[in-house]
Order: sequence, then structure tokens, then C-alpha cells
Amino acid sequence: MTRPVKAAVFGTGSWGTAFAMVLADAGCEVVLWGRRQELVDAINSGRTNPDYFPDVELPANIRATTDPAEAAAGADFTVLAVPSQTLRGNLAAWAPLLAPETVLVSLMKGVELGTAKRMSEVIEEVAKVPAERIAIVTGPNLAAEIAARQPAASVVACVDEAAAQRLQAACHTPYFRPYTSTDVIGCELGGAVKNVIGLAVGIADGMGLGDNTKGSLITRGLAEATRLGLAMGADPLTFSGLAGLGDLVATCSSPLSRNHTFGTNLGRGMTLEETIAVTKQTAEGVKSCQSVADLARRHGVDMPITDTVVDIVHHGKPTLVALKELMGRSAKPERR
Ligand SMILES: NC(=O)c1ccc[n+]([C@@H]2O[C@H](COP(=O)([O-])OP(=O)(O)OC[C@H]3O[C@@H](n4cnc5c(N)ncnc54)[C@H](O)[C@@H]3O)[C@@H](O)[C@H]2O)c1
Ligand SMILES: O=P(O)(O)OC[C@H](O)CO
Repeated sequence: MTRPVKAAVFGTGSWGTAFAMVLADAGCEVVLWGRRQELVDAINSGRTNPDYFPDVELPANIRATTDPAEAAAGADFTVLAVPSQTLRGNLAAWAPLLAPETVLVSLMKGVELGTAKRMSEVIEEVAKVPAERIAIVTGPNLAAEIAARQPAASVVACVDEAAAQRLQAACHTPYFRPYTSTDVIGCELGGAVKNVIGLAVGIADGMGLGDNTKGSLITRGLAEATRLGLAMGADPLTFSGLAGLGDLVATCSSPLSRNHTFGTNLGRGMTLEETIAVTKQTAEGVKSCQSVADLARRHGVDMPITDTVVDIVHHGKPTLVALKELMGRSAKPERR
């Protein structure tokens, strides 16, 4: 008899918890690591995560701990679901505890500030594991909908296709349909850039602009992601798939998206400080817009929507001025 697959999930926030449910529903034995003892105790005794999904009963094959060594022990998959900008520091502490052959799985959709490194690059550098043991999960996966077991597709990407297939099997459920990919760069960029475009669409929504504006931002945002991906060696077709278009559509349409909501609040006229104060969860695009713009500059890629978001979010440019400048750029062919 084969033993069940073991998964450690580091992060008891919305996506860590919802993805732990997916793994558990797919038959894995899951240990969730969380920072706060009271939340871990509540998960173990109440079978819910009261801070994120109080009305969702967690499967019996999930338990929680504050001890990273206990979570990591014997894990076939070590899933990382903390805010992107905290990964380096956290992983440095967890790296010595990792099971020898574990596959590290990033759920994160950010790019590191300062270094402009993708999360898989940070993992490779800090945990000192080869790229063949680093996978990512991405796609149109709003955590609250997944926790409600609504149907969704996703992408699991790893340069080693066999590892991607093992992860695919470990998280395949009747409501969660993962596709494999070996284009880690494209999948990670798709996830990071869609958050920036989600902010832009939210800002437009908040300003009272309509669906033509939204459709234009989504499409030209996809063009920005694809251009950056091409310059960085990604497969351009990845961007028309779940990691690109799929996630853009979900994020830019949904009030559940934290990035979209953050942008909407800014577009309605809240200051950055007021918007941060009412945002209870991680909106990765707020910091990563700067790292995505840095990546674009390094690779000589034009990303005007991304630059506009940076100007509004980080340099306090008034939204109407930013919009006028974005629309006032010189005319050009759609494809070049
Ligand atoms: N929520 C979603 O719908 C969703 C879906 C797909 C991908 N993601 C990505 O998953 C990642 C995690 O997002 P989330 O939605 O779970 O965020 P979240 O804000 O809901 O949860 C983040 C978790 O990390 C913990 N945390 C915060 N700062 C920390 C630190 N310094 N050290 C350790 N832990 C810390 C929080 O306590 C919380 O448990 C992000 O990169 C996000 O883009 C989220
Ligand atoms: O809530 P957001 O904006 O972080 O988006 C969540 C997911 O990435 C959607 O796929």
C-alpha cells in the first residue's frame, strides 16, 4: 500500500488555507504552519480558520502547527503562501528544516523589491535547491471561491515536467483542475503583472469609468505582460492561458480581488495611507508594481500602464492627470 502524499503549507492566510483544503480534498496529509498560536489552536480545535473562512469546515486531514520543523518534516511538497516581500527572510529560517527531496511550491504572485527577483529565483537562492525541485501554482484562483469549492482551473509549472505532474496529481480535485506547464518564467510573470493591471482596472472602476476602459486596460495589460515575458525568455502563449488572460479576467472582474479593490479605493479618491489602512489582506501589486517596472527597465521593455500605476501608487500622481498622460502618448501600431 502506498502512503498518502504529505504536504506542508507555510501560511494560514486566505490562499494558504484554501490551497491546503485543495490538497486535503485531493487526498494529501496536510500540515499548515501559522505564526499565531491562537489561530493554530482555533484551526485544530474548531476545524475552521476563523480569521479568513469562519464558515468553511476544514477537512479532517489538515492540522496546524506553529512549529516549522514539525510542518516541514517528511513533506513531499512544501508550499509557500506568505507575502512575497517576506519570503526571503522566512525561507532563510525554514531552509535547514526542509525534507531532503521535497518539492518547494510557490503560491505567491509577487516580485521581490530591490532585487526584482521572481519568487522561484528567491527560493532557489535561499533554499539552495535546483530549479527541478521548485514549482509554482497560478491562475484564476480567488481563494474564497476555491474555499467554497467552486470550479476553477489552474496551472502548476516546473521546469521538470515530471515534478509538475506529481504536483498536478496531488492537487487535482473535482472542483480544482490543474494543468501542467514548464514555463515557470511566463507563469510567474503572468501572476505578478495581473496584480498591477488589477490595480489599474480598480482605479478606473473607482473613477467611474466603464467597460471599454476595462477591456482596453486588460488587453493592453496583457500586451505588457507578454512583451516582458518575451524579453525574459517566457513562452508568449503562456500569457493567453490561465496564468495570463485567465487570471487577468478573474482579478479585473472580481470584488474579491484585493488588488482590484485596492485600486478601486484609490480611484474613488482615498489616499494611499487610507487605502492601506482598510486593506486587511495582501495586495501584492502595491509593492510589486515597482519591481515589475524595474524588470521592464532592465529588459528595455515599454510598460506604460505599469508605470502609470507606480506613479499613482508611489508618487502620488493624481489619477486624472495619470489617465490624461496615458491616453496622450503617441499613437502606434497594436503589434510591434
Ligand atoms: N488570496 C487569493 O485569492 C490568492 C490566490 C492566488 C495567489 N495568491 C497569492 O498568495 C500569496 C499569499 O496571499 P494570501 O492571499 O494568502 O494573503 P493573506 O494576506 O490572506 O495571508 C498572508 C499570510 O501570511 C502571513 N504573514 C504576513 N506577514 C508575514 C510575515 N512577515 N512572516 C510570515 N507570515 C506572514 C499572514 O499572517 C497570513 O497568514 C500572495 O502572493 C498572493 O498574491 C492569493
Ligand atoms: O486578491 P488578489 O488580487 O490577490 O487576487 C487573487 C488571485 O491572485 C486571483 O487569481
